[in-house]
Amino acid sequence: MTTPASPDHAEPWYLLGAGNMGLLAAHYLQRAGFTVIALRRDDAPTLERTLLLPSGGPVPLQLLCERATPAPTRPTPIRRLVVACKAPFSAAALSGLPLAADATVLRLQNGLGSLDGLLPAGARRVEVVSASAVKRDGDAHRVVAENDTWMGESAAPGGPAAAEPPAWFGPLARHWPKLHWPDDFRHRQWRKLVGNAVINPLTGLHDVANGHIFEDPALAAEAEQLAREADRVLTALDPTWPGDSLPGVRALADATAGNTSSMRADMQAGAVTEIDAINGWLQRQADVLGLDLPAHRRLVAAVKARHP
Ligand SMILES: NC(=O)C1=CN([C@@H]2O[C@H](COP(=O)(O)OP(=O)(O)OC[C@H]3O[C@@H](n4cnc5c(N)ncnc54)[C@H](OP(=O)(O)O)[C@@H]3O)[C@@H](O)[C@H]2O)C=CC1
Ligand SMILES: CC(C)(CO)C(=O)C(=O)O
Repeated sequence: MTTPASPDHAEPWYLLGAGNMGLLAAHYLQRAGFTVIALRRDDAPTLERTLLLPSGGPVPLQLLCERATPAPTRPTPIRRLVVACKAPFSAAALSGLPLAADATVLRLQNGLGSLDGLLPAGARRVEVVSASAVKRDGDAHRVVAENDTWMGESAAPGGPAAAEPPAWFGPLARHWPKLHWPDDFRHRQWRKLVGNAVINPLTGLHDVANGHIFEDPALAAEAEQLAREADRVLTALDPTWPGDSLPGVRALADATAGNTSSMRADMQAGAVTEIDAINGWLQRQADVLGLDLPAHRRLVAAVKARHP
């Protein structure tokens, strides 16, 4: 069932990255009555895909498409954009794209900072953290788990509380299961970041499933050091950070024990990884603070040595 159009629905959402997560977001946006237009690198007029939801049968998904053309050839600037390509492709994907000075951009990507310096100064950037999991299954995209998703705008540490949700959030949340706009968004985002910063590179480098980390004493010790270093940076950024990430990382590894992490999958495929947006973000914060993160530094170098 879709929601009838309202004035707020007149503005379409453009989608940059019509892959696993982008298509799931497109599906929820369409169900909420929004028009979604995929920005593609070819001239196909429409994109037809199938989503396999955990509950219910296959859902056919049809999106209008436009070529991601640079500013001079596009009549009107884009005012609403979902960015759901892998983090390292953000700059290439956004290059030359005409965004309105006050565009709203949903960043649906793991890690942090991948859109820094790429958006107009007046853009409203909404960060999306999702515990859902979607993977390619032949020609379809299988939603393995429809879990919580949090949206928010991270206020600077010590700064004002995060803003109220935009007008489109309410209608969307009625159609996007377990979608939240929490007050403590930044901490939620950081918890996911630390989980990814520990689990992803270790599982990628050792080519093991998530659950293996805490079954192997050497990997468990490395995980502990990585979590401790991450906590040191995050506490320096925000003294209200609880600073005890290891139990949460362990719970995430247990809850996803059989999973192949996204970084392991990328490394198996010989693809570029998201390490720069995950551990690299922590390292960049540490550099500014004058802290050293030897365990993260070693892992970033090791991942890049395998897949530069
Ligand atoms: N999958 C999941 O379960 C989850 C993923 N995430 C995060 O979501 C983000 C997306 O991941 P996921 O959906 O799995 O990735 P996918 O690889 O499935 O999708 C990424 C899409 O981006 C497209 N793309 C790449 N470059 C461009 C470009 N220049 N212009 C337009 N489109 C482009 C790719 O197109 P093409 O195929 O043509 O190359 C692809 O369709 C990542 O940051 C990931 O970490 C977060 C939570 C869960
Ligand atoms: C939570 C986790 C670690 C699940 O595999 C993930 O987000 C990823 O693989 O990128």
